[in-house]
Amino acid sequence: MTLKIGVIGTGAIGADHTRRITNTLTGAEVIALTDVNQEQAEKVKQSLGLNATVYKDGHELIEKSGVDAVLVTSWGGTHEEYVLAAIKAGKYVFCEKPLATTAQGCQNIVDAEMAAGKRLVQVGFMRPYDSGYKMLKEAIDSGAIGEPLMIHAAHRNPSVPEMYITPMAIHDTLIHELDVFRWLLDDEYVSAQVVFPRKSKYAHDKVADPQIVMLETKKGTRIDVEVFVNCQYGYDIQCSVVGEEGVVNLPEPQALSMRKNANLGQSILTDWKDRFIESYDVELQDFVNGVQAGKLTGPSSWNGLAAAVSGDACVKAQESGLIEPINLPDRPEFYR
Ligand SMILES: NC(=O)C1=CN([C@@H]2O[C@H](COP(=O)(O)OP(=O)(O)OC[C@H]3O[C@@H](n4cnc5c(N)ncnc54)[C@H](O)[C@@H]3O)[C@@H](O)[C@H]2O)C=CC1
Ligand SMILES: O=C1[C@@H](O)[C@H](O)[C@@H](O)[C@H](O)[C@H]1O
Repeated sequence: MTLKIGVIGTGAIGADHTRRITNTLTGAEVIALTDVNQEQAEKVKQSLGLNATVYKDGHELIEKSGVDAVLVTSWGGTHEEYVLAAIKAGKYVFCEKPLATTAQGCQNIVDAEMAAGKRLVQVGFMRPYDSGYKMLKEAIDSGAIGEPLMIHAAHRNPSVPEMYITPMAIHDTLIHELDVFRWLLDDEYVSAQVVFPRKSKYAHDKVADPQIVMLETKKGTRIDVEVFVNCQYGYDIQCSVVGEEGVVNLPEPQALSMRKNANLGQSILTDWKDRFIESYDVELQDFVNGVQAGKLTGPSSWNGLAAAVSGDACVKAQESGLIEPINLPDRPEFYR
C-alpha cells in the first residue's frame, strides 16, 4: 500500500521533504498540501508535478483529504495545534522540530498521544539517523574510549535573518544538540548555564551571538556547545567526545581535497539541507516504514518534551546568567 501523505507548511523543509518523498523515498506519495501562503503550496505542487490537492488550511487538510499521515513543517509556533488535530483524527504525524515551542505544549501532545493509546508522533530530530553520529554512539556504547567525561561541540550557521532573536539560539538551533546528546550519552541533563563572549559585528541587534551553553548530566558528564549563527564561513557542526581512554570526533562531511596554486583546500558546506541530506532521507523513510508497520520507532513526543524542558532551562539561564536546574519528569512506561 502506498501511504498517502499531507504536508502542512511548504517552505524550505516542507518543500524539501515533499521532494524526497516524491523522488527519493519509497512507499509514500504526497496527495495534499497547504501553506498560509497558498501560492507557495501551488508552486511546490507544480514544480514536482504532484497529483495533489492544495487545501485552505491545515485543519481542512487533516479532516478532508483522507491522508494516512501528516507532515507538520510550518513555523514552530503552529506545530502544537496541528499535531493535536492530527492525533485527534487518529492520523500519524511527522512533526519538524520543535515539537512545540514550550514544554507545556509538548506535554499537551504527550498527554493526547497517551490518551490515544498508541504512538502516532515522530519528531524531526534527524541527527540520530546521521552516519557520523551513529559512529560516535557505537564508539561510546562499545566502551572504546572508556566512560565519556566531556563533550565539546559547535553549531555554526553562516548567518540568520532579522527575525532570529536570542532565545532562538536555543529553541531553534541548540535543540538539535539537546536531543542528540541525551541519545549519545544515554543520560539526562541536570543543569544549564549560558555565557556570552564578545558579540560578532555580523550579528544584528536582537541576537546575542555567539553563545556558549554548558550542560551537566546526571552521571556528571560536562558539555559545552558554541552556538554561533553568524559565523560567515559555512554551516559547520562539530562534536568531540572525550572519554577516560580516548577521544572520538564527529567525521567531517565527505569533500574533495584540492591542491592548486600552492594551496591545499577543501570546501565547507553552507546549507543545512546539504549537511544532513542523507539523515533526512533515512529519518523520513523510517517514518514511512513505521506507519506502514503500525509501529513508530523514531524520536518520540517524549524526546520533543525532553528537549523543550532542557531548552526552557537554557533560555532561563540566558536571562539570569546563573546555573539553572533542569527537571525532566519521569518517563512514562508508554515511551520506554
Ligand atoms: N530538522 C531540521 O534540520 C530543520 C528543521 N526545520 C524546522 O522546520 C520548520 C519550518 O522551517 P523552514 O522550512 O526553515 O521555514 P520556512 O519559513 O521556510 O517555511 C515554513 C512555511 O510554513 C508556512 N506556514 C507558517 N504558518 C503556517 C500555518 N499556520 N499553516 C500552514 N503553513 C504555515 C509558511 O508560510 C512557510 O512557507 C521549523 O519548525 C524549523 O525549526 C527547519 C530547518 C531544518
Ligand atoms: O534546524 C535548523 C534550522 O531551523 C535552524 O535555524 C538552524 O540553526 C539549524 O542549524 C538547522 O538545522
